[in-house]
Amino acid sequence: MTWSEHAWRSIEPLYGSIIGMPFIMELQEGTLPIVKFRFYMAQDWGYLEHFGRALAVIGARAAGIDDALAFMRFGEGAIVVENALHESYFRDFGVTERGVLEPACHHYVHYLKSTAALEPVEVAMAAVLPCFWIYKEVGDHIYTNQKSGNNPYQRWIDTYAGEDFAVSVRQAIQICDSVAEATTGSMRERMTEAFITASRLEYHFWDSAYRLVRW
Ligand SMILES: Cc1ncc(C[n+]2csc(CCO)c2C)c(N)n1
Repeated sequence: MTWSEHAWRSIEPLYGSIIGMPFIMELQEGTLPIVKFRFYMAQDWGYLEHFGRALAVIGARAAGIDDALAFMRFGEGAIVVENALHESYFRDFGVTERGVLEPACHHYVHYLKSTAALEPVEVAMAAVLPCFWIYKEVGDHIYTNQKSGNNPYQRWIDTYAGEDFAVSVRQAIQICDSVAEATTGSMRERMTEAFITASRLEYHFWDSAYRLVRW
């Protein structure tokens, strides 16, 4: 079994909880209250900048030049491409401010930044993988199961269910598998721990948006 298969198995129950969350189910049906989506978008805007910085640090620390380049490109993508989506959504939904990082987002970005800077680079790569992979699975899940043809959140869904995004996700998984294969069993365990922690933080990011949790 590859490291990524093992890692995904270890979060399967959590992934099941994610697709059952009211935030995700209502996003799928287009019934998610706009105030909750606005909160999510504003937090995600802040998240993306920090996430992009964490990816760039991982790129700088990667041993192979191809992996370094891939992570630098992911970092650029997080800031440029996703920001464009957010800015147009902000216009459409009338949100003018990004605001402060609320607890769930704050915790998640600082976990990623400290892991990117201070943990072995393999562990850092594993910590950012749920961000790619869970979004891909959730995007595909919503796309396949949605009923209404008139969903105000369709662009969000299409972004993560699309083939362009799938290419990045496959690449991120493949890099993690190759660094996992080249390292020790105990490092692979640390990678899995980081993968699980970041997956939990993805859950809390949506959960806090649904409950509008502020400081
Ligand atoms: C909390 C949170 N987690 C993951 C993503 C998805 N995402 C953000 S950047 C990126 C990769 C580079 O484009 C991906 C997959 C998100 N938007 N917000």
